Order: sequence, then structure tokens, then C-alpha cells
Amino acid sequence: MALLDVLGLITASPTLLLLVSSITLFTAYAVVHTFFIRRLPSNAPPEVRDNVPISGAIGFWTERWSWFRRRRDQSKTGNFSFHAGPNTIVALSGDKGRQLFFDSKDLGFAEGYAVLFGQAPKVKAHDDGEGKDDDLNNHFSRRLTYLLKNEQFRKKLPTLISDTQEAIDAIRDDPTGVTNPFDTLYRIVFRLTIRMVGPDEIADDPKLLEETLQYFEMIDNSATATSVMFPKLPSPAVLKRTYAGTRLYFMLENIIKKRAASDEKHDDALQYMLDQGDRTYKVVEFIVGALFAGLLNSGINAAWVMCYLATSPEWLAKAQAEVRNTASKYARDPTAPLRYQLDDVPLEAWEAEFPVIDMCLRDSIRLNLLGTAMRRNISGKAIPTGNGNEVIPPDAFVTYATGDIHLDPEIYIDPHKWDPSRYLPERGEDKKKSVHGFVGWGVGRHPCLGMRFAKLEQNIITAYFIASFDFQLQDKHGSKLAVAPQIDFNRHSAHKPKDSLFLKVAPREK
Ligand code: HEM
Repeated sequence: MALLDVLGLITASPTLLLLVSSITLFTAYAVVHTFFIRRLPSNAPPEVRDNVPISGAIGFWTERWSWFRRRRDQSKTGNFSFHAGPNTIVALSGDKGRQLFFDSKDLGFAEGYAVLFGQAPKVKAHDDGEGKDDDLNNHFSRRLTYLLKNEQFRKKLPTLISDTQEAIDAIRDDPTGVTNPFDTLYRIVFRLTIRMVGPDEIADDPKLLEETLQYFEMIDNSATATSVMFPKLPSPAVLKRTYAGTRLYFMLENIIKKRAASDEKHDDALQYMLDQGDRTYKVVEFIVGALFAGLLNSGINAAWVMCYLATSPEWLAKAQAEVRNTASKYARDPTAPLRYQLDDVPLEAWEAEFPVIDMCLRDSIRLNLLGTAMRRNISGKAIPTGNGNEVIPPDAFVTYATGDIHLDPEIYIDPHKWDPSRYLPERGEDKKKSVHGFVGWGVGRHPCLGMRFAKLEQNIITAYFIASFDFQLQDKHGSKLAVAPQIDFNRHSAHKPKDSLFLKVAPREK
């Protein structure tokens, strides 16, 4: 058919004309976007070959770690470039890349996460203008630092312990004798986190706690690839996030109004923020931010540690001995059941006298801190990577996949296996590298602000659980598991296992 005939056919049918015009326009846009708008400077790390027009590299979303490793191994320097929608991203790897990533003051932390993690709900629209307003990052770190200080831990310890005991009693009283740790232990962590960073009204009320958790999970699930690449598109994920953020806003506003009307003064994080003059939207942003920073990692690891202990008689025996020894040092009644002896352990001992549980947590974090850490070049200049003339372009986002170090078989022997003995002085695998050989608690310019609290709650939950139960791991059919299942290393963050895991528990009386 001659070209003129084809043109004639198209122009004769309005539908066909519309279709062909749309395809032509889209193709033109894709060409301009790919070759002009998002063109990388020639000295940026090499662009990956699957950096498709418009959306960029799909592998970054679908199989993050496997994709990252393949692309890293194909690049001479180990660094490479790609796009996520309109965002240019440079991936760093290796010792030099890791050091630059974690130590450079030119790489902004919040600026990276704000766009590439894409979870924060926009609640400022509800602002009533009352109270003080200041820079978000500054505000967040200042409030969190105050709320996670020693005096707060000392004040809150009895409540953290009674919340934990209440949850352990509920597991003891459950007639099935089976518990899903990714549900029950995760919920303890959620409640303890709210105790430290939110209002008592939520921490004290199971219904409000449940509602808050649901809104948080809605916001967490909204970080889809589309919502990160095209945040202005009103996708279902973005709508859900907005809804959850709004509900949280009104829930807190209600609590604040009730407090004001009753002249009640509480001794909790919300009261502290109100006394500082914080606006409601700042309080919401703070609580959601603290939950993102703390809940997933702490909650998921608390559950995994128990699954790992259930399948490791050697480490369970060590942890039990540690709990017994520490409890007996402080117990006023050394003949009481172990779980009651723990009630007398002081804050200092909770923080310093559980090195075995600490090693168990450390290897769980190594396995569960998934995906990539995020940054953005905020210097306004190109940043040299230290490999010839290779640079991170101005404004580019920067990622580092934690698996690059945590799953490196040269450093961590048999890296996919949970094995706390790798941290014993004679092995010291996390000390093999001179720079940042373990990044599980953050390193360099952004060490974890919640580490002390996370370790404290981990020690409390693990010790009370071990003191209260004998337990074994089982799958959803009730079959005993001798080995904990493998984690999906391609996920973007710590997550609950796809196939639910359960602990069969038998209460201990001694
Ligand atoms: C097992 C539990 C936890 C783990 C494994 C963990 C891990 C980390 C890591 C790896 C970083 C650095 C991220 C990066 O460099 O991109 C970090 C930073 C941070 N963490 Fe944690 N974290 C935990 C619990 C918590 C808790 C409970 C809180 C607070 C409630 C918290 C608050 C923060 C904050 C605010 C930062 C950012 C620090 C900054 O801006 O410089 N974390 N954490």
C-alpha cells in the first residue's frame, strides 16, 4: 500500500487519526525527554542499558538488590546512573562509594528520602496557623533528640515494661498457644514507639492504637513506584496516603482540643510538643516521621530475632543464660519466676547487660536492612566520585544498596545465614573493613538517632519473651520449621514475610 493510501485511510477515520496522533506525540515526547531533558553529563557514571524512556530503570523497583548487583558488576567503577521518572539517580558502590555516600556533607539525607521514599503525607494544608513553624528536618531531629534522652527513658521505663508484660500476658492467655510475632511483637513495638513519640491517649486505647497503625500502614503502602516517579498524578496510592494523613491529622486535633478543653496536663511527647508551641500539622508530621524511622526496622527485627532464636538452640541457650544471669543480679526475690525477676532490672542494665541479644539483633539487622539508602547532591556542583573524572551531577539523587557491604561474602562469611557469632571478637567480621563495614545503625553523618531506644525495647521484649515461653517456629500449616526461611533480599525495606510465620509457645513457670 502506498504512503498516500495509508494517510488517506488514517484521515478518513477520526478514531484512527486520534490514535496515530497520540502515538506520534508520545514518541516525540519520549525522544525529547530521553535525549535532551534527562540527558546525563558525559562524566556521570555510565547509564544502565535498561534505562527506558519516561519511567527509567524498572529493575530498580522490581528486584532492587539483584538488579543493583548486576548493574554494579557491569560498570568499571562499580558506579552507574539511571532514572526513576524524571529523577536522575547515581548508584555508588564499593569502599570508596560507601565512604563518599555516608561521609559527604554535600549529600543531603532528608532531600534524598523525601523524593525517593515518597511516603510523607501532605498535612500542612490543614494548618490553622496557630503555634510556631520552622524547618522540618531541624524540627524533627530536635524533638526526637529531646524525647529519646536518658531522663525520658528513666521516666518511661516502668510503662514500657508494663506495656510489654500486658502483651506477653495476652499471648499466654491465647488458648491457641500460637502467635504470629510479626503481628504481636510488631504491635508491642508500635505501642512502645507511640509511648515515646506520641500521645498517651493513643498508647492507652487499643482502638485508637489500631486505627493509628492502620493509617500508618496505609501511608507506608503508598510508596509505590508510580507515586515516587509521578507524585503529582492522583494515583490510588497517593489518594490513600492523603486520606490516611488527613485522618491522623483530625485524630490528633481532636485529642489536642480535648486536652485544651479539660485543662488536662499530660507527661508525654504530645504535651512536650504542644508546650513548645508546635502546630498540629507539625505534630502529625513528627509522629509519622518517627514511626517511619523506628517502627518498621524495630518491629520487623523484634519478630525475626525470635524466629531465629526459635531455630538456633545454641543461641537460644546463650540468650536464656544471659537473661537469667542479669535478672538474678537485680531480683529482690531470686526465687520468683524469671519473668518477675526481670521487673527489678534497672535502666543501666537494660542498656548494657544484654550483649548476646545485641549480637542476635545485629545480624538480624544486617539481613533485614534492605534496599538502598538515599541522598541528593545539594551542593549545586558536580561531586567527584574519586574514579578518574567521574562525578555525581548537581541535584542528582544518590543511592547505596546496603547489600553491597552486608551481603559481601568476602566480609560476611555465608552472608545469607543468620549467625551472631560473626561478631565475636575472634571473627569480628563487621570490623574487617577500615571504613563502615557495618552500616546497620547508620554511619558517618547520619547515625541512627533512635538506636538507644531501639536496643532498649529490643532487650526488654526479647528478655520478657524468653523468660515467659519455650517456643518453636512453625509455618501456617502448623509444621515445625528447623530453619528460618530466607528473606526476600529484593524488597525495598524491612518487611513481614510473604508466608506467615508463627511461634508455638508453652508458658514457662520458672
Ligand atoms: C532496629 C531498629 C533500627 C534500625 C535498624 C535503624 C537503622 C537506621 C539507619 C541504617 C539509619 C541511617 C540511614 C541512612 O544513612 O540513610 C538510621 C537513621 C535514623 N534513625 Fe534509625 N533505626 C532503627 C530504629 C530507629 C528508631 C526506633 C528511631 C526513632 C524513633 C530511629 C530514628 C532514626 C532517625 C531520626 C535517623 C536519621 C538520622 C539523621 O537524620 O541523621 N531509628 N536508622
